[in-house]
Amino acid sequence: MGLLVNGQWKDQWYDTDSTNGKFVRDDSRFRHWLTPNGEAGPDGQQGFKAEAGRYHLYVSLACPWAHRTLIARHLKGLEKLITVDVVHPLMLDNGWTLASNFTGATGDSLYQHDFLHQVYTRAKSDYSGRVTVPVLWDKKTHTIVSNESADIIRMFNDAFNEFGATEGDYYPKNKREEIDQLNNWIYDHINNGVYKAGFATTQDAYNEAVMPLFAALDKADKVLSYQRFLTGSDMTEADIRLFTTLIRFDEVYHGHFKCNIRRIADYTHLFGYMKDIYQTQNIANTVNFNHIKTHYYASHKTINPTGIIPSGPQYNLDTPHGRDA
Ligand SMILES: N[C@@H](CCC(=O)N[C@@H](CS)C(=O)NCC(=O)O)C(=O)O
Repeated sequence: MGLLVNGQWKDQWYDTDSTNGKFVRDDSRFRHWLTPNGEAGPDGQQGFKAEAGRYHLYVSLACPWAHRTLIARHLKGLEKLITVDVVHPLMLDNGWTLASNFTGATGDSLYQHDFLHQVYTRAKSDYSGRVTVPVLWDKKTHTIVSNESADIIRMFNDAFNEFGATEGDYYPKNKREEIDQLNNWIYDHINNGVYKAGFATTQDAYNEAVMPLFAALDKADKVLSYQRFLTGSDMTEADIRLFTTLIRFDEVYHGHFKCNIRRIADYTHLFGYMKDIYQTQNIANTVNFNHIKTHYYASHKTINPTGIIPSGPQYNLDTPHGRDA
């Protein structure tokens, strides 16, 4: 675990000393937009033009943020248009590595780099900041378009519609306000909430994160007791974003991140909802529990010094979810 400082790799764990033991996530630094014709994106700057085969994703199958982009790529049928490399699940002294000696890890098919930080310095030689996945890469200009999953899934939603992307709008105009509100709330309390609990280094910081996390899960369970998805009968990006945390919850957050007041399996509606999404259009194929468990339990040595990976839980996520009723 480390970061780049003026293009130089520095091995260091998250600094929680200056924040009273609280984990504070850095903002993503590359926030450009991929648009149908290269017109400006929401940031107001010149966009990158959507083209078949031009863009590439670097992902970790363990990472909930990167997982969102794989689901969006899959649901929109962009597999033929956007290539993917998968990092090794262990993130140790050199950060994410592009080694292929683990099932499902691919190495770097573009530049044969050993480490993801080399991809960042290829884009910006004096880059300072964290080296995170996902990365949306432009093979034509050899640079990073974006390293922010929330933006990437939105680009995938509509940038490639003229290139034969699968129909489906996960950010429909009439629901944008509602989705934005849900996203903010889910990000703060749930997606990032598990990290705030898990990476806390004081009891107070942990308590401050874990209570709102479970209050938010309770609330989501209630909402899902009367409708199939968060905004009604159709899946939107808010559901994709919640799903990638839920699917990791009982496997890693419950034990490793000490989020153990309840399991997702204890929630009637959330558990069925999670299975519903898992079973939708082969989303199950984007879920890799081996990468997920190996990454968290064996990379975070400050939390789990032995690196032992627990064997449970052993759920069958293919059983009927009953949500269509
Ligand atoms: N805001 C980013 C967060 C991405 C992120 O934090 N990814 C984690 C993996 S789950 C990472 O690469 N962490 C490495 C680090 O923080 O050094 C996004 O949603 O894309």
